[in-house]
Amino acid sequence: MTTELARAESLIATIPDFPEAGIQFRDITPLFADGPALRAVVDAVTRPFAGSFDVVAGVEARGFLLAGAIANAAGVGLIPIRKAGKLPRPAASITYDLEYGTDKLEAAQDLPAGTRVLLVDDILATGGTLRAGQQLLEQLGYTLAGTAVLMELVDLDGQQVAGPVHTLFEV
Ligand SMILES: O=P(O)(O)OC[C@H]1O[C@H](OP(=O)(O)OP(=O)(O)O)[C@H](O)[C@@H]1O
Ligand SMILES: Nc1ncnc2[nH]cnc12
Repeated sequence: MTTELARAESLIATIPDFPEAGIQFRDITPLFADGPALRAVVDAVTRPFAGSFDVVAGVEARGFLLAGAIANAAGVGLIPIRKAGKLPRPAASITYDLEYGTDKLEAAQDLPAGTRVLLVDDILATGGTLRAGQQLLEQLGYTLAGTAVLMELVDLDGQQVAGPVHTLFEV
């Protein structure tokens, strides 16, 4: 790992008992606030998929931050995968389990079937969110170019649910 990536990793804070007792919350906001760290992680998340995707999809809300930065750096567009009830024209939806609770994701159909999509999010925990995102993209007829995150919580074994997921940092 480069020095810049190691520094970026060191900026992720661990907050005990948020949003509920027993959860060690990994807070990426200090990393996103740091320009060189953000650039380093955007480059490293994208590198294995260079040239193999037409568009980036990000999962609301934290996934939007990474997806927007990657899309801009790669010069491609962005598909927002949103929590239920936010999109005026949802074309696909799916309910899924989280490390804490359940949620529902939706996406619009703004691109043709067969479009190659790189799916990104900040954290891989149980894998439920990214699996749901993959299934949503499949419902829309898109081709999954790959799935990538900043950080994987390895004890939760999300790779079994949503793998293979390219991850920069493991904890
Ligand atoms: O692998 P999983 O167990 O599914 O968990 C990972 C998901 O949990 C968090 O999102 P959250 O739903 O808390 O929403 P947020 O991005 O709006 O904070 C995180 O940003 C991932 O999307
Ligand atoms: N422990 C955790 N920290 C931050 N985001 C998460 N999403 C799911 N689990 C999480």
